[in-house]
Amino acid sequence: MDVKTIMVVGAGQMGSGIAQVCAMAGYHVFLHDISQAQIDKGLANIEKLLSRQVEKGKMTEEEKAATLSRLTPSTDLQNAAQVDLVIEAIVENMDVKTKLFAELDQIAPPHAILATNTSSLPITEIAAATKRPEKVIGMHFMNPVPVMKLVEIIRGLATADEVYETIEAITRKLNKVPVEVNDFPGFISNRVLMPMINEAIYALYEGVATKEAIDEVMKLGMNHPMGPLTLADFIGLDTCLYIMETLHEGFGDDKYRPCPLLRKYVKAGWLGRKTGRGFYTYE
Ligand SMILES: CC(=O)CC(=O)SCCNC(=O)CCNC(=O)[C@H](O)C(C)(C)COP(=O)(O)OP(=O)(O)OC[C@H]1O[C@@H](n2cnc3c(N)ncnc32)[C@H](O)[C@@H]1OP(=O)(O)O
Ligand SMILES: NC(=O)C1=CN([C@@H]2O[C@H](COP(=O)(O)OP(=O)(O)OC[C@H]3O[C@@H](n4cnc5c(N)ncnc54)[C@H](OP(=O)(O)O)[C@@H]3O)[C@@H](O)[C@H]2O)C=CC1
Repeated sequence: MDVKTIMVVGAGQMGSGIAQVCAMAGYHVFLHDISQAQIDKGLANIEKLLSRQVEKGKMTEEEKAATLSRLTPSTDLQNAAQVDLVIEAIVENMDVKTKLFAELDQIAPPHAILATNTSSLPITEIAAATKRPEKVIGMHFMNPVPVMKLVEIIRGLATADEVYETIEAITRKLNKVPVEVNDFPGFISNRVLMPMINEAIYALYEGVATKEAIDEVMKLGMNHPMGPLTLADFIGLDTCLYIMETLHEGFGDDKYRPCPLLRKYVKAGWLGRKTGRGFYTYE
C-alpha cells in the first residue's frame, strides 16, 4: 500500500520523535495532541534536534526547512480523514487507547492503517475496539526515536499480511530495522528490559546500594549506555509502572510485581526527566 500522509497522535517524547523521523523520510505528517502546548513543545524539540544536525553537517538548511514544512500541527482529530496511516503514541492506558482507536476508526479512511506505539499492551485488544482489526498493528519505536534503530512490529490476531508488509517497508524507509515479535504482554523489549529496571528499583528500595552505585555497576560492569535508574527516568516512571502492571496482570505472575517505590514516585508526580524529577533531578 502506498502511504504518503501520516498522523502521529500524542506529541510527547515518543510522538514528537516519530513525527520527526517520518517527516525526515519524506512523509507528510500531522502531529496531533489534545494539548496545543504539548504540540508547541514537540515541534520546538524537533526544530532543535534538526538544527543540531545542520550544525554537525549531517543535514543542510534546505533539508531542515523541507522537513519542517512537512509537519502540520493538529488539535482536530478530524484531520485523520486525510491520512493513510495513524501512529498512536498517547499515554500507556488501555481505556484511553481503545477510546481513541474507536474514534479514529470512525474518522480515518477505510484504507488507512492504525498503528500503535504501545510498549506493552495487547495489540489484539486495541484492534478489537475498531471495525478494522486487520488494519491494526503494533509499531513499537525505541526512545530516543531519532537515534535508536529498532522498531518492534507486532501483529494482532487479525492483522493482514499486507498491513504487516507495509509497516515493515515504512520502517526501512525510516532507516530503522524491523523485528517481528508476537503479541504477548511487553513483547520482547519490555518483557526483558522492564523487570531489570524494576529489580534495580527494588535494590534501591531495600538499601542494597545508592542510586549512583546501582547505575555505575550496570554502566561499567555491563557496558549499558545508561544505568537502569537513569534509564527509568529517561523512559518516564509512569510508563515504567504501566508496563510492569501490564506484565503483572497479563501473566498473573508475582515476579512482575511493580516495586512500591516506583508506585510512590509516580503518585508524587515524580515521573523522571519529563517532570524534572524522578530518581534524579533535572534542570
Ligand atoms: C520503554 C520502551 O517501550 C522501549 C524503550 O524505548 S526502552 C529505552 C531504549 N533506549 C535506551 O536504552 C537508550 C539508552 N541510552 C543510550 O543509548 C544513549 O545514552 C543515548 C543514545 C540516549 C545518548 O547517547 P550518548 O552517546 O550518551 O550521548 P550523545 O553523544 O550526546 O548522543 C549521541 C547521539 O544521540 C543524539 N541524542 C542524544 N539524546 C537524544 C535525544 N533525547 N533525542 C534525540 N537525539 C538524541 C545526539 O544528538 C547524538 O547524535 P549524533 O550522533 O548525530 O551527534
Ligand atoms: N517513553 C518511552 O521510552 C517509550 C514509550 N512508549 C510508548 O509511547 C506512548 C507515549 O509515551 P511517551 O511519549 O513517553 O509519553 P508522554 O507522556 O511523553 O506523551 C504522551 C502524550 O500524549 C498526549 N495524550 C494523552 N492522551 C491523549 C489523547 N487522548 N489524544 C491525544 N493526545 C493524548 C499527552 O498529553 P497530556 O500530557 O496533555 O496528557 C502527551 O502529550 C506510550 O504508549 C508508551 O508506552 C514506547 C516506547 C518507548
